Amino acid sequence: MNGGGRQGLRSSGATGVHHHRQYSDNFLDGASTGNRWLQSAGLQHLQSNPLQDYNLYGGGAQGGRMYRNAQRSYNGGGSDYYMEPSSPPDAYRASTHKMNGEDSTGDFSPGLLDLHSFDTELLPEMPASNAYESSSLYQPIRGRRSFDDSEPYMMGKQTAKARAPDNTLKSLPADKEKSSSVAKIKVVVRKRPLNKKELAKNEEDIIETYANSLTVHETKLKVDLTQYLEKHEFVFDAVLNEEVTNDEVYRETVEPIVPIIFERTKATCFAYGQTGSGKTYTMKPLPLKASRDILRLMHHTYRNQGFQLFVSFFEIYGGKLYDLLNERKKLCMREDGKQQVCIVGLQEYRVADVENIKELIERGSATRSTGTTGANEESSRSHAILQLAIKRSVDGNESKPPRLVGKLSFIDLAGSERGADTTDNDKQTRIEGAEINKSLLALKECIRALDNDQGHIPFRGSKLTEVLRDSFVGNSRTVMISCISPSSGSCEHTLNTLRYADRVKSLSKGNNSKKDVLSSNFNLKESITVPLSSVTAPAYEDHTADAWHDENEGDDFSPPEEYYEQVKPSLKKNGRMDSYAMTDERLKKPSGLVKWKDLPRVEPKITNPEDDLSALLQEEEDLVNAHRTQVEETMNIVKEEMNLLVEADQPGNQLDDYVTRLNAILSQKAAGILQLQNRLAHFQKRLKEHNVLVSSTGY
Ligand SMILES: Nc1ncnc2c1ncn2[C@@H]1O[C@H](COP(=O)(O)OP(=O)(O)OP(=O)(O)O)[C@@H](O)[C@H]1O
Repeated sequence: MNGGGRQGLRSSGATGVHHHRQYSDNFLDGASTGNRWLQSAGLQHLQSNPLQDYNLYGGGAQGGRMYRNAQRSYNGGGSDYYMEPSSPPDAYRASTHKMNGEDSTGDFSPGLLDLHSFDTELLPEMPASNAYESSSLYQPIRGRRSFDDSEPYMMGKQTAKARAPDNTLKSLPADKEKSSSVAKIKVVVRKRPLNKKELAKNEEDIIETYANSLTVHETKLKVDLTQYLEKHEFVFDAVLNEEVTNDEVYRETVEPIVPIIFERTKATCFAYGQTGSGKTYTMKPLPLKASRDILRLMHHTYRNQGFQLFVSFFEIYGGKLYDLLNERKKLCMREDGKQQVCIVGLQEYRVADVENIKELIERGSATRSTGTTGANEESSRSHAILQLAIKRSVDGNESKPPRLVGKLSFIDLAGSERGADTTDNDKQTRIEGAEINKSLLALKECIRALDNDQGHIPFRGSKLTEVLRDSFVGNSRTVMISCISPSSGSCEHTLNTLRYADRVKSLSKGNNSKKDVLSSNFNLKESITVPLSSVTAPAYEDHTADAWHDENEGDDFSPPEEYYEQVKPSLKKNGRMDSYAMTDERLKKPSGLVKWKDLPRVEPKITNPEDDLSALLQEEEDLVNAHRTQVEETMNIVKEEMNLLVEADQPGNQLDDYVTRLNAILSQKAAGILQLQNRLAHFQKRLKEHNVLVSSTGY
């Protein structure tokens, strides 16, 4: 372990404590609410010192910044290639009629009709530089650097993932059955190789990858200064190691989604991770590869069916929108009477040729990264959103504006650690940090609500989620690519990224099955400490053969009505959480906020007094396990959300939304735990009938 890295970790911890104290009032208030809530759920034994717990998660502001500075200087320009931005073709403003072909009938309020006259501009089709030929799509473009080009990197020792043959053609079936089996949420982790700077500093690769899982080996110091290793194990839908190419990343993530875009699906693929972890490197090639496949489908499977492809590219910086294909022109966002989000003035290009798309992507990327003097600084403080929209003319009539069929959004998020920049000396940096934090939190909330099929998606939580609103409703798909650095110096940020990804994954509906509860438990629990001297490659058991969650899996069983919980979190004016107690009066009919399907699924197997005793015992054990998982997840949520709350507590930030959501989450979890406790009590009563000594749940 590199001495400097260790030092950085230690100093970061100290800074973290100091920083947290500044917010102790709010935090303690929130924590005591958490404790009250735990009491009400019968979990008082889990109450803990909030500051102590918080330090486990939130330390590292200063150390993190020191490391980031090193990363920034390494990143340099950050852009793989650079082209002088050329002016876009003159905007073609068709009549005051709706221009972007959004799928709506136009019965808006008078004010909104006005809005639509300035709606997304539909530009004339760009001249195709060469006619479409399917074979040319996979040939390298001469005279240009390919998207996959990168600086030579040192490869780790791990075995590369088996490289699949280039099966793009084969994997684009019009087969609807296959398309509909695409998971609603997929969480993939990509580990980049150690870079030259990290190697020069003798930083170690602390990430071990397996099929669908990975282990983070964190070096820690005991009070007597002896080192020991703490292992953190995570399981995801896919783990891509440093030898996996961008082509393989595409095949694993976006390729399965492309065909269903033609079937009225809105899909979102986003990269999450700290600065320099490879988000841009990973995201940049994906839209081009997807456009190739979209054009291929348009010219073959959907030939002569009037489909058209449109590209737009914009960024969200400091809560404001800028058009990356129109010299960073400031944009504004409006909602129409049908709650459709319109980005007023955003230029959308109709494209029919891969070269044109590539040119647009390059232009937008260059505009993003050269927006201000600190090139990479800027890029990592903004969220870049590239959208590929498939539209279709109504009745094949090209004179009418085409209507939206499906959309694929690619989001290169700001560096996740930026959200922690709330202690920076520079006011602007602090405000930006809070804004980024808010949007990352809101994004997670939307994914959570989306996957739980909640009626209400909290898209208003941030500009980012507002913009993505139409991607969160209806038939949607989400792919999250978590990018991580392998280096020991990034351990803390890596663990934060993996925990965020784990939260997104464990919220997936498929995880409600018993098997997935165990696998989620595995993710959250497996922090094993071993002395540094005894470290060997861990034996790995594959828990995730079926980690792709089938959205049809996990049917919800019907609960007795009394288990539904109505939640009306009351908020004080100062945004703090009011006390929350679970009383019998609150056990009412469903409010829509708490859903039974969010609770872990435990099959009711035994229903008559002749039940086999061992099956009964097994069932009780399953319930205890499920109960434990719920409690642990809840504690994790409390810690994480409290952490985010404290970080976001900046002047000008509206914390009420956070608090409301946190209250809703806690209530939801409380309902789950209460229900499990009731079921446990029921089973324990039945076990007593068998004269079996029952264990308490106070493990
Ligand atoms: N898997 C990889 N293989 C080879 N090089 C990589 C890989 N991932 C990232 N890199 C390189 O690492 C550097 C940082 O990557 P990148 O700019 O994509 O990070 P980022 O997460 O987007 O950072 P920021 O948040 O600051 O924008 C780049 O030079 C990139 O080429």
